[in-house]
Amino acid sequence: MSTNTSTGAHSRAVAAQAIHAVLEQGQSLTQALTTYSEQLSAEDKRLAQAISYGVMRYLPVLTEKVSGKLDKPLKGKNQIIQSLLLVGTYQLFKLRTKDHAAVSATVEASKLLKRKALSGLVNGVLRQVLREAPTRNDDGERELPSAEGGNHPRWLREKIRAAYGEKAEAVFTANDSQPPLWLRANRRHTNVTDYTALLAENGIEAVADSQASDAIRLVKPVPVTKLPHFEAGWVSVQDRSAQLAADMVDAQPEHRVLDCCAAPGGKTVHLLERTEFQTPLIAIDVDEQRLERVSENLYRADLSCEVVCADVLDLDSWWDKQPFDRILLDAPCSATGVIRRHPDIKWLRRSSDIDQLVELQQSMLERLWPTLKPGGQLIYATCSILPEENSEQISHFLGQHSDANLIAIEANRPMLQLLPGENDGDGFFYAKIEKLP
Ligand SMILES: C[S@@+](CC[C@H](N)C(=O)[O-])C[C@H]1O[C@@H](n2cnc3c(N)ncnc32)[C@H](O)[C@@H]1O
Repeated sequence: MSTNTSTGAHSRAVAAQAIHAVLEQGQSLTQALTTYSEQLSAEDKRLAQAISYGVMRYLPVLTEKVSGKLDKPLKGKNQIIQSLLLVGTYQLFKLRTKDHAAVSATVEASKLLKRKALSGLVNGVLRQVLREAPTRNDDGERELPSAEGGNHPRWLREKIRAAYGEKAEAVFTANDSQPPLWLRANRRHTNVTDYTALLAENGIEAVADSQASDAIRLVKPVPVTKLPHFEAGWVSVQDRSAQLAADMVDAQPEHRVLDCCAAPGGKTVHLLERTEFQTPLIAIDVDEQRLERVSENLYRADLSCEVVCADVLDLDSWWDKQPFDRILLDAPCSATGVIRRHPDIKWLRRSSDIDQLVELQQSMLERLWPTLKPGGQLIYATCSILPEENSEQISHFLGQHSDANLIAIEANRPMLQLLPGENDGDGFFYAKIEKLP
């Protein structure tokens, strides 16, 4: 879409298209934004992204506000206007754009979406939203009340409440908030202390994490192009909770290491940055397209390993019968720990997906166990916060394998379940299982 007439209308039209693709076609928001924002300027892209992520965070309350003002639901080709109204309503609450400019950019967007006949409706609904809206606070935003039942689908809300009781509210709040930007310092070029100082010299305020040994949090996010030596691989973007994987694996140069379910390669590259392996690390994933990202990430960091496209369950297709000292199984999961980064997950996942994921994770654990050397360690990780994928999965596995021994991660936490927002990180789970000789 051309940006020649840009008044922000193009960003709003793209945001509406992306939201429509998530809600009506089940696409991920990242994928939809990539498709629709190809021709936007970098600035318009950022705006489309900020708006569409915001709409995904607050979908129920925005839907309540919009639907109450329509005589009848918008159907068929006009459904895209429902998404545009969500965009318009979100910006009136959460963006600092002047109200009249925001309304007129959204009306303009309805024309770009070839729904000129509905531009009057868009104008009317947004003006009504505005009349009922509270005044802006000191930050220039308007308070968005919680929808009845909050901003999560019911099944997920109930699962989180059942698992975490009174801590559940903090999880919901963290999921609704914008996450910080975390960097991982590449030990081959720098370290946390030196790079934090380098950032300060460049006017970027940052703090080191107390636990994840290579993690740096930016006090305010900046585009990666502003980060010193980013292109040369001095740092990568990766949440601090995900960075703990390399600490858990604790690989030594002589170890034969399997990074299982490796794409897009964040943890693969981290493992390679820290250790020069005598035998190449093997990174496996079933998704060929996602594996291209592994290769890109390796290239930027100027590192290499054996990248294999295979279904991990099909051992005969990839395993040469040489056992591993370390296996990192970063299993496919509900991703319920990273909702603050991918709020579309809330609307894409179904309750029924969870049972299927639990089954797949269990099969992966079972298939991989014989490939681990006696005395070796398997690190099971997910970015889920649901016990059935995590502690219950591991307890079940331990119950089935007398040669499996859980190594406690911390004195009082045999398995590590991090909740979103804990230490400013994503929700993540780790368990370390040793194979008894
Ligand atoms: C949580 S992501 C991995 C993230 C990655 N470890 C990182 O740090 O960048 C899970 C991955 O599992 C892969 N996957 C799912 N089923 C698989 C299978 N049967 N065999 C191999 N990989 C699989 C997916 O393609 C996806 O890339």
